[in-house]
Amino acid sequence: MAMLEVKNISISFGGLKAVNDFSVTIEKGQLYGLIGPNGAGKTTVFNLLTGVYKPDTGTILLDGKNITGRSTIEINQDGIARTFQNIRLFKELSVLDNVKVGLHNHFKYSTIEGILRLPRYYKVEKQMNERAMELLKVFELDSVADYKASNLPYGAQRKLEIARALATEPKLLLLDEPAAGMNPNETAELMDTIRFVRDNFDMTILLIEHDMKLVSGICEKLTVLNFGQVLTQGDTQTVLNDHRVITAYLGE
Ligand SMILES: Nc1ncnc2c1ncn2[C@@H]1O[C@H](COP(=O)(O)OP(=O)(O)OP(=O)(O)O)[C@@H](O)[C@H]1O
Repeated sequence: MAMLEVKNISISFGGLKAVNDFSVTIEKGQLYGLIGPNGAGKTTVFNLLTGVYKPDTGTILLDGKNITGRSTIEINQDGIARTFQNIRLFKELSVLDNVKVGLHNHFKYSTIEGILRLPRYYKVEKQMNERAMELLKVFELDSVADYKASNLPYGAQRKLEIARALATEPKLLLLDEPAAGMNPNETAELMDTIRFVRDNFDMTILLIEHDMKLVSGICEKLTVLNFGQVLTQGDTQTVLNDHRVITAYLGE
């Protein structure tokens, strides 16, 4: 069974069909890219997958479960986590606390236990600290666990966002332009991180990206969107050599 099966979803804003009859199938463990020119509808697809928008038509199945029309919180609990084009960390919180925010899906104590600092509160907090530190180690951020998130360099903030998304223990990770604003060294390191996450967390990853070096370097399959519609989809090299894709990018 596919990890994600999207069938014919569409959404309009006023007269504009931002996403029109979009379908995609992503297998478990795949590293999949969604590309296309500016304004093609890529972020709107992410917003449909994560429940920010509800599709006018079509269905979305995650690991066989129909999640169409569910809320963002429900879909996160069902197993989709995302990062954003513009980094959205809790800038005033520590690096550690940013990851702990993501852990709250799986580690719970009641409000009363928290307010009264009952034994269970300390036990759960300890478990969360340990799990958060484990994740930070994976991303080589454990040594800066106490830093304010806003004090990290840009590349490290992106890694932290991915760590926080993974803390929710998703089945599917969506990355929206993870290399945006990165220099070539940071991008190369990010490519290693993404591969590492897929291999070591057994993760299925769908990413939006304009950086073709990253796309051709790590994505196994691609879907190209153009004016809200699928232009073509398939193996990365085949898609990137398709003259329609080249034309769409050059705007001829
Ligand atoms: N909430 C909204 N209301 C009205 N129009 C919207 C809304 N969200 C997106 N759009 C429009 O839908 C189209 C697709 O936008 P989207 O942001 O999904 O494109 P994109 O492929 O992610 O672009 P980019 O690569 O520039 O980030 C655009 O024309 C955009 O203006």
